[in-house]
Amino acid sequence: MTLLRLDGVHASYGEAQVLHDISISVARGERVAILGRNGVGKTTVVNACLGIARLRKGTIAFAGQTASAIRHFTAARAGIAVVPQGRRIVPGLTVRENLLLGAAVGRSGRWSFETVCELFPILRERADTPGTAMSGGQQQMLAIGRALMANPDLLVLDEPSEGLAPVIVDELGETLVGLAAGETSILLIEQNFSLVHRVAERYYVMSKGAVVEEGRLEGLSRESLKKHVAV
Ligand SMILES: Nc1ncnc2c1ncn2[C@@H]1O[C@H](COP(=O)(O)OP(=O)(O)OP(=O)(O)O)[C@@H](O)[C@H]1O
Repeated sequence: MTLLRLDGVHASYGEAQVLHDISISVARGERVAILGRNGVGKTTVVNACLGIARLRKGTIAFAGQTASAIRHFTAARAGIAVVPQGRRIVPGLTVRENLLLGAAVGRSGRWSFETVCELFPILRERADTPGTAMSGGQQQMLAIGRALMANPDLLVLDEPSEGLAPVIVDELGETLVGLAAGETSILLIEQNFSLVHRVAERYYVMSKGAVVEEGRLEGLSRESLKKHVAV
């Protein structure tokens, strides 16, 4: 069953149109990647879903609701949680407090402080230290844990591998595959081919605000991507 569907989406910031006729879907429990170089509009796909970029044409539907009903402040309540680029750990708050922010939306499900700490034990060990005092990899776990605390149906990750050592990226890949096995759909925005390869079942490649290639991961080679993505 389709969870998220964008059909013929044109989206803009003010007068500047960024997305041109984008059609993308994510099924329940599916792991989908959006690839493409810097500035091609990957984050804007998410921003269009959240009502941050303006939908000029086309439709966006999530779990049977049209996008006009989903706005930034209600997306988490509708079941979309975003792990933003750069992680955005809130300075001055402890690890525990950062996690609890994610739960503020009030959706129930399998994720709580306890279950998130079972997934990422370091978050329990560091629960009372400032979130921003942790390493990059640990902050990424915190950002993912915070998003899970909202018990989302769709977890969107915007360049989660940025700044992480390859071994940490491999661990992250395993975690994300495990989450989808638990029925959380994954939309992974990435330039790191090896993470995409490990996690995604289907992919879309974007260039200049449009989808220029799509398919199943088995059909995606490093060579075919070189012209669109940093590998
Ligand atoms: N809030 C905004 N207001 C105006 N223009 C924006 C805004 N956010 C992004 N843009 C512009 O939209 C275009 C697409 O940006 P977007 O962030 O979606 O790309 P991206 O593929 O996610 O790249 P990156 O990996 O660098 O984040 C860029 O030209 C960018 O400058």
